[in-house]
Amino acid sequence: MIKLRELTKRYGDRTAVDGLTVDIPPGTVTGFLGPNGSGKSTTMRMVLGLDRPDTGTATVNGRHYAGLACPLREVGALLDAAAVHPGRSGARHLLAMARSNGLADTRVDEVLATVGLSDVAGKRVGTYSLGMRQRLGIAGALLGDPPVLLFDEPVNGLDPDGVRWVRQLMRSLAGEGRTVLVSSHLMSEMQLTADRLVVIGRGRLLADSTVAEFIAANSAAEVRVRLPRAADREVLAARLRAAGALVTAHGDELAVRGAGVESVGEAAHGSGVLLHGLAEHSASLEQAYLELTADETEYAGVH
Ligand SMILES: Nc1ncnc2c1ncn2[C@@H]1O[C@H](COP(=O)(O)OP(=O)(O)OP(=O)(O)O)[C@@H](O)[C@H]1O
Repeated sequence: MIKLRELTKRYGDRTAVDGLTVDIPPGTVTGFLGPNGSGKSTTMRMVLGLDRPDTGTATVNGRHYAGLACPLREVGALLDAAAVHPGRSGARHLLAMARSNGLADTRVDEVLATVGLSDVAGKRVGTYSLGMRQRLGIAGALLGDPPVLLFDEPVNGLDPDGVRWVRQLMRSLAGEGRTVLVSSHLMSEMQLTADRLVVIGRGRLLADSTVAEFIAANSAAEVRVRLPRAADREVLAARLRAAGALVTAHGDELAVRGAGVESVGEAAHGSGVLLHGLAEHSASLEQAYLELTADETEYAGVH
């Protein structure tokens, strides 16, 4: 369990994390989302004792990072996969980590096998691809077999096979009862990987819920109706608008908000129009996320 209480961090006059209070429970994958610069990495760094909060607390299993007797056994993290000496082999890098944390040397071969790097363990990290470095970073996080794991953008640079592998790893780590907090900008991937979401914007908590609750709360449900005849589309759209619905046209389809599938079907029947399709359309996590964070981005694009 990770507990944040009124966690706040300022850099000069910029507040990177602003009174964040949230629990990250065990046995689940929690997706940590937010626009660029919203404070995700700073939050993770404070959990790991790499940054000191100005006010508030971050604890891992009830204790501050600095108070953990053997930190790698309590919490593992992948923050920056590039932060490895390029002249060392993957195996030596992990061995140094294991020895300085009082962990058995045998863990090195175990985690190398887990992440699929056994064959290249003796090669210099400087020769590794981005994806191999990500795997090595994940191996480092797993080294102490910790109950709490933090991953900052773990699928960065991975090919689709690697992305799927990370997804399965996260799910199985949570399935073993561990606390898994993972940040990502890949919404479709988060929708597949995470059980819960913590969303922040400008350092503040915007949402803390299950993925399904988040989508339901942050996107309007839509009904899509397909009508092959343009005249029919106009008739139905006018009737639905008169009843207060919001209707937009996309090719031969109408997208209807503010009316359920039953009432759209009844309106179509009442208007005598020909339908080729009528369905409820649930929003994706990406749509819901974009709606929630529209006002929170530091560097919004011009549309
Ligand atoms: N060491 C630092 N010194 C000054 N400002 C910093 C420092 N670290 C972070 N910041 C600022 O704090 C804010 C939060 O940054 P942070 O890296 O935590 O965001 P993030 O959500 O992880 O972003 P991204 O998705 O781009 O990785 C940003 O405005 C950033 O510029």
